[in-house]
Formats: sequence, C-alpha cells, structure tokens
Amino acid sequence: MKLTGIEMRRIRMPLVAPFRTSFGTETERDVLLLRAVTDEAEGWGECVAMSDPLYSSEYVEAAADVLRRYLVPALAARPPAAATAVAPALQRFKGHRMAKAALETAVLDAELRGSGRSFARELGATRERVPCGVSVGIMDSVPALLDAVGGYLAQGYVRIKLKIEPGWDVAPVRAVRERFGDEVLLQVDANTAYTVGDAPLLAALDPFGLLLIEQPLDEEDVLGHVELSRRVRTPICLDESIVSARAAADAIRLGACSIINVKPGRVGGYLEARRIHDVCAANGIPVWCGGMLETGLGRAANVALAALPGFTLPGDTSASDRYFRTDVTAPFVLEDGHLPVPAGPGLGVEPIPEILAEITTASEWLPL
Ligand SMILES: O=C(O)CCC(=O)N[C@@H](C(=O)O)c1ccccc1
Repeated sequence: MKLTGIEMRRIRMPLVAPFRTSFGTETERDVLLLRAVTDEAEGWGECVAMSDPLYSSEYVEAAADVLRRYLVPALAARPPAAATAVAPALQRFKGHRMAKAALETAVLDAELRGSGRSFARELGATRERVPCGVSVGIMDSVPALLDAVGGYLAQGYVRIKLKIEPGWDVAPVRAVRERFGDEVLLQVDANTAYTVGDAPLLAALDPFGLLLIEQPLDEEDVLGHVELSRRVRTPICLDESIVSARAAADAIRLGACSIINVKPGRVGGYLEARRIHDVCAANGIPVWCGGMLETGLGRAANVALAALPGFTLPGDTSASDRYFRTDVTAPFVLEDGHLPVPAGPGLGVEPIPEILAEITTASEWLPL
C-alpha cells in the first residue's frame, strides 16, 4: 500500500437536541474527517475531538494543526506500508491521541478496503449485531428527563446512561427507578465532576442497583478512585483516565476500577483499543464501547469494536437519529435494541457525496 495524501475535511452537523454534560452543552458537531488516499483505495477516519478542550485537552482546531504540521509530514518521512506502521511513526509526538486515532483509522480503512477485509474481521469481532445503550444528558427538570428516558426505552434501547453532576444525581436516578422499575439496565456518568470527599453522596446511589458509576473523579486522580471504590458499592468505571493499554493495566492493578469504557479516539486508535480489550479480558474486566457523538463513519468503527467478545456491556453505540436528523452515511437504525455490524470492506460505510458536499465547511489536501 502506498499512501499518496490526506484530505482534511471539516463538516458541521447540528444535533437534534442540545446534549448537556457536567462539562458543557453541545448543540452541533464541528467534525474533522480525514480521507486517506492510497494507490489501492481510499479510507476515512473521524476525529472525535470536540470544539473546545473540555472533555480532554484536545480540540478540533488543535487536531487539524497537529496533523498539518507534524503527524501527516511524519508519514511523508516514513511512508506506512500498513496501518500498523502509523502509530510507531507518530510515537515521538506527545499526546494528540484523537488526531492520531483519526489518521490511523483512515489509513486502516484504506488498507482494509484495498484487501476486502472488514473492520469487524480485522479487529476480531465475534458477533454480527450489538446491543445498544443510549446516553441521556442533564435535563432542565426530572419530568423532562423521564419523558426522554421513556422515549428511548420505547425505541428499544437496552441500557440507559444518565449524565450526572453535583445537584443532579440521586434525584434523577431515584425518579427513573420509580418510574421504570428495577429491571432497566441503568448507569451514570459524572465526567470527573466529583471529588473523593463526595464519597457519601456517591454511596447514596448504591441502593439503586446501577451497573456502574463512570469517571466520578478527575482523570488524573487514579488513587482517589481506589479510595472511592472502597467506600461505594456500585462498580466504578473509568473513561477519561484510560488513555492507553498501560493506563488500563495500571488502573486494574491498583483497583481503581472494575469496568472500563473503551473509546478508540481517547486511546489513539482502534488498534490500541483492541489492546485495551485484550488487557481487560486477561484480567476479567468487562468493557463497553463509549461514544463521542460520532457520525456514521466513527459509529461504524465503534459498532465493529463493540462486537469483540470482551465487550459484554451495552455501549453508547446508539442509532444515528439519537444525535443527527441526517447522518453523513446511510443511517444506523436500531433493530430490536441492536445495531448490525457493518460487513463490507473497511468501515463498510462511506459518506453520501451529496450530503458530504452540503455539510462541508472546509477541505485541505495534505500531500505526502
Ligand atoms: O452516544 C454518544 O456518542 C455520546 C456518549 C456520551 O455520553 N459521551 C460523553 C462521554 O463523556 O462519554 C461525551 C459527550 C460529549 C463530548 C465528549 C464525551
């Protein structure tokens, strides 16, 4: 495979409704897509960085800059014969895992399309469809939350994740349990909004039979999560803290978590995500696939990853219409609470040209 260039393509996609978390409210996605052109095929990668450095230190303008000034030129200097050569060629540059993930994914997609292999097959998927959870943002009122949760359950989602923050935690969880019962698979995501001093408040969630509490403390407070896991019965799941397979192994050994949310963009790509899956499987730690409001391109790759055997909890692999009225690819549609794993070469999906043209805000060609 010979990589000839990378197109950086910015698209703007409005969300069907504002999505509020403990660190901010999203109303639209400004997404950086990468198109890798090789002598055999083209491939797509989606950078999951948000517009502002609020989930992590990355943001979309910085990703475009680091790709333009460092990452793509590094591949020009060391042309990758395969996607497995991309991460080593970028290793000397610190951080920027979401930018690196998008670049590796675009090269991997091109390589797989060229050889007729699917992402699912390449990653080691063992299922042809995956059960889907849904993430519910912080709402203006408990009644509004109950309406939203009722709607998602009616659509067939098999797991509900509630965003929480101090002042919006026990009450919404109690209300969902009282309205929808104890059988609904329910978990919460704090996005680092609490401190270990909040342990009694988080322990107040224990009677509600939650699957997990996701990332209650600061991403760097691994020992705080160890302390918290001794004072809270509900399993602790880490997200922002787990930036690599090494970080996963350390967190598991320290007892900082008993479940891990795997997000390929956060860890530098799908190949590292598979390594985290393997580390967790070796330690008996369940994993599930997190989401970053991806378009159908990133969604396709996430669904393939979620089909690996260690992904035993429903992920944030929702249908396209959870976030977008019109997706850039053919929409992912929930069927009996599941999404089908794309079986075609590479991602198995691609942008619909007319839609891509309509939502494109910028395009930049980076030759190798
Ligand atoms: O379904 C999705 O794609 C979103 C799932 C979700 O809640 N993502 C959260 C998260 O912290 O996990 C997030 C939202 C917005 C930005 C970054 C992350």
